[in-house]
Amino acid sequence: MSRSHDLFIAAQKHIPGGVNSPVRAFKGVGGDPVFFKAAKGAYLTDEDDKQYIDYVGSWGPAILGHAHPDVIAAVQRQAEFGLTFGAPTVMETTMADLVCELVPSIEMVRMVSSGTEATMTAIRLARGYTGRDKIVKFEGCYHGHSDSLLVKAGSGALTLGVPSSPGVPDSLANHTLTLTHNDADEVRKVFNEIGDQIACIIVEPVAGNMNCILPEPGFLETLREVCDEHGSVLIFDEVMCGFRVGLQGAQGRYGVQADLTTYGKVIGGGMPVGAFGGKKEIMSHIAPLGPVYQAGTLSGNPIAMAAGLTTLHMLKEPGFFDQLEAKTVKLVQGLQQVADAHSIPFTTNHAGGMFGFFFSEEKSISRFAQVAKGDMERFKRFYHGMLQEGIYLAPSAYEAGFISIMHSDEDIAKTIAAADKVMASL
Ligand SMILES: Cc1ncc(COP(=O)(O)O)c(C=O)c1O
Ligand SMILES: N[C@H](C=O)CCC(=O)O
Repeated sequence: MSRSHDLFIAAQKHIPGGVNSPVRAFKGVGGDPVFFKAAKGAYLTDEDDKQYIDYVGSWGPAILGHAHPDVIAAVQRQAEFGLTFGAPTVMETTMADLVCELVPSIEMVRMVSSGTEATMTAIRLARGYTGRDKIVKFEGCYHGHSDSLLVKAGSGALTLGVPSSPGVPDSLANHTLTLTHNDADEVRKVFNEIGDQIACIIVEPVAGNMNCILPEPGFLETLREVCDEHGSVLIFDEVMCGFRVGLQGAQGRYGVQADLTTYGKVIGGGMPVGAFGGKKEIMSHIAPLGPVYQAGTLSGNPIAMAAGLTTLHMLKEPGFFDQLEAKTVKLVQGLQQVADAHSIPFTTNHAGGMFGFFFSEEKSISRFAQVAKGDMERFKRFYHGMLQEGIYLAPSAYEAGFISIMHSDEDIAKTIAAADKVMASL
């Protein structure tokens, strides 16, 4: 028996389900979650001292690998000056200036403490700005756990089979229209009928909470068009794909600009951070400039700003994203080759440092319904085989994978060799 097994039993006494976020409980793959005690570069070390090559990266933030020396030094330096002031700091302005410099659609930005806060506030802002209540989201996208957005959600909600959570009043959920992701015709139809009642569309422009799903050509462009035609706000939830699929995130990669953009994960460099920003005209409605209220005791926390700024500066280095994407391509191509060699129906998606793989007969996967039809039992067997071989993947077929700049050719080769061994027994 592993130490993780004992620790998981102990954790369940006073923590609901033994975890502080449901997807960590391994319900998507069965068995006990692994308890980790250290993370460095591309590796995790568990409580039994076993080392893993990590493709979760704390669900996205660890783009520089874990505990990058420059990030740790910045955090340590800042900690000496104080952990939190609850008052303005220069670093918050530096962060806002940098985000506005990097992402052309953003003229103003507000820092918060999580992705959930960022999307929740962006929705409130869109409603306050337009004076409309209805919002459009897409099945399988996950935007954090605020009430309006926990309707047909992805990620852990999907893994647990509760995409629409009890506790969300019908009166609120009724304002959330959930459409089929990547179906531009359905979006047009709904907007033709009730576009003048819709405050906003929120979308993961590269979706990572129903595995990794890329936008079909024309889908994001259609969202932009209908929002322009009907005076609705287009929100790109780039909490996961922002500063992950490219320096300008999905909007840089696909050439479609959002009105509001939300961030989290990478922008905090491993500390608890979120942000939302966009057009000055809309952002001016946020308190204290405008009447839409939002606040946070730890918003713009100095330690988090230090970690985030150091990370973003490193992403600006020429060639960073080319290098990162080359690693992703090497990994997914290698996995595809071994699956083909074992005659296992398999396909992959990727963008920048994000990837997904599917045990599926379908050659190309771009819809949630296709993901849901994948061979989940084979995924589970593969998952546990890889875990045994020291490869840590996301413990659910509805989550994307993440690579870091610290993953070496050797790490990727080891991962592919492990997949070869595991697939031989699938
Ligand atoms: C696209 C997206 N939006 C929002 C969130 C919520 O962020 P957080 O978990 O930091 O609240 C997440 C991740 O959880 C996410 O992947
Ligand atoms: N898919 C989620 C975020 O991106 C996973 C993180 C969590 O819910 O704990």
